[in-house]
This record gives sequence, C-alpha cells and structure tokens, in this order.
Amino acid sequence: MFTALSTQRYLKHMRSHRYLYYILLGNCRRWPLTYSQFDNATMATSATKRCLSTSPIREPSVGQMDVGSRIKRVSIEGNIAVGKSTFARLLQKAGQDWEVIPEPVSKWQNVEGTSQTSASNLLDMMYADTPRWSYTFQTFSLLSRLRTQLQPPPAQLLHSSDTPVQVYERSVYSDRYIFALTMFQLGCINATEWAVYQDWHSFLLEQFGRLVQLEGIIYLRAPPETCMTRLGMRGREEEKGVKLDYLQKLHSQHESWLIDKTTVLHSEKLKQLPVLVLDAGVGFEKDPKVQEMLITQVKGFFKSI
Ligand SMILES: Nc1ncnc2c1ncn2[C@@H]1O[C@H](COP(=O)(O)OP(=O)(O)O)[C@@H](O)[C@H]1O
Ligand SMILES: Nc1nc2c(ncn2[C@H]2C[C@H](O)[C@@H](COP(=O)(O)O)O2)c(=O)[nH]1
Repeated sequence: MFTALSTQRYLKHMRSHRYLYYILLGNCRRWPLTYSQFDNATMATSATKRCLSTSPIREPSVGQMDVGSRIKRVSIEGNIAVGKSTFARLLQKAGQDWEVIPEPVSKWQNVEGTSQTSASNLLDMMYADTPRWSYTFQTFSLLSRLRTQLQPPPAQLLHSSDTPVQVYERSVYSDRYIFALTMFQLGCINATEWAVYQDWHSFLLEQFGRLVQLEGIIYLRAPPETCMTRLGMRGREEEKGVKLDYLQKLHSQHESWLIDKTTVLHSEKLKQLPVLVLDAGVGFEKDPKVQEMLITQVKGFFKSI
C-alpha cells in the first residue's frame, strides 16, 4: 500500500490528510464488516467491539507500517449477480491472510435517518426512479466505497508472514468507470451532475492518493444472460425491474475498461493495473475442483502483483 513512501513520508502524509480521514471514517466503525466477521461466529464479539468503539480511527503504528506496506489491495469487479459475493466468500475461506470486504449494499438499502426522518432505501429509490436518484446514489456509493477502501488492515494481516491482501468487492474505480459513466450515457445523470461527480471523484482520489490505490483487479467475467439468470435466482426485491439490456450495457462497460482498455481513465497508474480475468460463467459454487483451480490462479496473481 505504501510501498514507495518511507515511514517518515507516510506519517507526514497521514498527518496532512488526518482531517479528511477523520471525517470519512468517523468514530472508527469498520464499515462494512468483512466476510470473515460475517461468517465466523467466534470473531463476532471482537468485530462488534471494533464497530462500536468510539476511540480514534485505527491508524497503524510506525512498526505496523513496515508490515502495512506489504499488504496488497485488490478489487473484485464484475456485472450485477455475476457471483462476486459468492466468490468473495470462497476467497475468505481459502486465505487466512486475506481480508475480504463486502460491498456496502445494506447501507444503501438503509440510509440512516435523523431524529426527524426515518431511514430510506436508496437502492430501491434508484431503481424506482433512476433519473431522479442516480446522482444521489452515486455520491453515496462513492462515499461508502471510499470509507471501505480507507479501512486500515486488521492486526491479523499486519502480522502475517505470507502474502497479506485486502480484497474489496468493487471499488471507487468501478463506481465511476462502470456505474456513474453508464448512468451518464443513459441520460440518468445529466451533464452538470456528471461534471460535479467527476470533480468530487478526482479531488477525493487526489487527496487520498496512495491510500486508495489498488495493486490489482480480479475481473469476474460471464455473459450478461448468465448474470440475468443468477439475478433472478437471487431474487433481490429492489432488482425486480432490471432488464437484460441494462446488464448488457454494464457488461460492455466492464469489457471497455478491463479488456479492451478503451475507457478514458484519469490516471496512468489505473491504466497499468494488472487484471486477472476469471471465467465466472462456470458453476463453481458446488464444484470443489473448479474452486481449487480458481484459488490457485488467485494465489499466483497475488504473488505476482
Ligand atoms: N459460479 C456460479 N454458478 C452458479 N450460480 C452462481 C455462481 N456464482 C453465484 N451464483 C449464484 O448467483 C446469484 C448471484 O450471486 P452473487 O454472489 O450474489 O452475485 P454478485 O455479488 O456478483 O451480485 C446467487 O444466487 C448465487 O448463489
Ligand atoms: N446505479 C448503481 N447501482 C449500483 C452501483 N453499485 C452497485 N449497484 C447496484 C447493482 C445491484 O443492484 C446492487 C448490488 O450490486 P451487486 O453487483 O453486488 O449485486 O447495487 C453503483 O455504483 N451505481
């Protein structure tokens, strides 16, 4: 994460960004919980303690930073219902040195209200009236992804002797280059909203610099028709109106960004990011042999980046 920064430069960087960092991370809530925290009941207590803690954010100590600099960060990208969460759970089970952090969908489904207002389901609102709510949705999804990517690694990764990796389900990059861009191209975000969103995005990423950079991307690739079938199987209430042509559009957007490299990106580093393309069309859920093959590819990729 901080490979090119010396400890001193890193400390200076953290100090100069402390204000923004505190605003975004608030009172040290790890948000959202990781898959291992979801899955492993024995970790629930410590996860809850971490989430409820009102102590300052978990900034790594100087000693931790040397180890922290070894931690790699990778995002899992792919179409809606391609199997990212399923694959993420598989990764979490396979690697003790991997922390897999889910997409904060539940936060979008339950935007906290105030004393005067009740909570709202922004995901539902976005699908129900896409032109009205897309810009609001993108600003909130960007903020929540930024929070996710800024979470310092847990101690277990800092003390790892192997290849520690933080794996995010989607990223601030897919927020812009897949969804916000698609919404703009579909006319659901107007030119002014698109300009404002991009300005925010560029500014925040510039401010946070290396803290939100990735070392690699895993692209789960499958035909949109497969995703449509899986979306139906999952049966998420808010997605009932999603049509195949929307998934086809998102598929093309992923292909332009990660395969054809024709998407106009704001950073050279992002263009050079290594991408592991995995065939997610195969049914790996109940096939231990396919799972093993996928994990082997992922391990090789993590070592290579
Ligand atoms: N490789 C796969 N083969 C068959 N079904 C899958 C596969 N991966 C996921 N699924 C199923 O597809 C649906 C969507 O998967 P999910 O992991 O929630 O997708 P995503 O996180 O990409 O939206 C779920 O019902 C899941 O059980
Ligand atoms: N308009 C947007 N929709 C988004 C974005 N990120 C996720 N989503 C939607 C797509 C799904 O309905 C749901 C969760 O995604 P999964 O692929 O994990 O099932 O949220 C976004 O940035 N913009």
